[in-house]
Amino acid sequence: MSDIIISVKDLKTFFYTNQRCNKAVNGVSFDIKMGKTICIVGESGCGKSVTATSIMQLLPKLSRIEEGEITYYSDKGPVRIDKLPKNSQEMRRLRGSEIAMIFQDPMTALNPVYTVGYQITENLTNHLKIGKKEAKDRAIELLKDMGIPMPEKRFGQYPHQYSGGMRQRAMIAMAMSCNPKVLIADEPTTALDVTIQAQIFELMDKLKKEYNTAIMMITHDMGVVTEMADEVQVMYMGNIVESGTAEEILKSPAHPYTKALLDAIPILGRGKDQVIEPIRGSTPDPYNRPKGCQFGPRCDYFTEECLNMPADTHIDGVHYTKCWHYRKVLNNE
Ligand SMILES: Nc1ncnc2c1ncn2[C@@H]1O[C@H](COP(=O)(O)OP(=O)(O)OP(=O)(O)O)[C@@H](O)[C@H]1O
Repeated sequence: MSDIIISVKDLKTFFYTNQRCNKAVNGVSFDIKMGKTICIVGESGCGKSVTATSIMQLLPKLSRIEEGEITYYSDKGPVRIDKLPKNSQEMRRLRGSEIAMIFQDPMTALNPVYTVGYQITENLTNHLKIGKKEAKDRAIELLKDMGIPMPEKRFGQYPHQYSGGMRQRAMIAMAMSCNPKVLIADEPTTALDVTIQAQIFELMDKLKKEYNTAIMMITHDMGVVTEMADEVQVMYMGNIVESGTAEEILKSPAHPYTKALLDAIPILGRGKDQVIEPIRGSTPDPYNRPKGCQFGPRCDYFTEECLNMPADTHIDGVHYTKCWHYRKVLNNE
């Protein structure tokens, strides 16, 4: 049996505002696998969140899935998520119990006027056929599993009585309450300090190992990729420009953008002489895109050839890139 739980094929999700079209996600394909973490990495505005909200059918107003397929492989057979109306019973069931999402701001998921315990038990009784008492016991167990001290006391507290890191854990507890097969995490630790961030990563790693949960992690930070990823998709202006295993991407980046992202952070093992360089320029206006390779205007390898969009090139294993000059990039020329 295949370990693929969600397959995204040539997804195009566009925004329509003021009679203009923003091709926020413009032909993205990848697979999310059981027991693995796939990281989608790229700068702000590249389309990471829109990819995630397309999968969840939680797209903002004025946007829609224009083309492509999102298939969820449920126990009962494949489900075409892109064909399900966002408020359909089936989509709501999938969202709560099989595919869960956590956000940078836990208050997106937690309601300030109810206790954390109430919210988790509601989620449990709504999605699983269990009674109130069993749901309460399970909620306390979940809070405990997420490393929240004094879970019985915390159960009766409101989100504002939790610290930032604890709120993040409570949100993960809620997301994990129905044992989802897939956890989509959109920058879940950006607002937290590094110690808490490390604890949350450890927790997510535990979920992956113990429950075989598939994790899709969205981040702008290559440091997070080095910590968490089994597989990586590097995204720029709505496209995947490079993909591969974490080892392939981190050790042998083949796209100048990946290389630039890596050069912008200190990486353990890359030597103390590593020069940290921010990526020059900024992402182009989505309504006024450059011709050909979208990274062209910011790229040190730019030539005339780059005015044509490069094809997806296979490098090795599952490593692919879209760059005319990938050999030079690989050889660090
Ligand atoms: N609600 C919205 N209305 C209009 N355009 C939007 C909306 N949300 C996102 N977009 C546009 O879609 C594109 C992709 O945005 P998206 O939020 O997916 O990027 P991102 O990579 O997740 O960045 P960030 O980390 O800042 O959230 C951007 O051009 C953005 O301006």
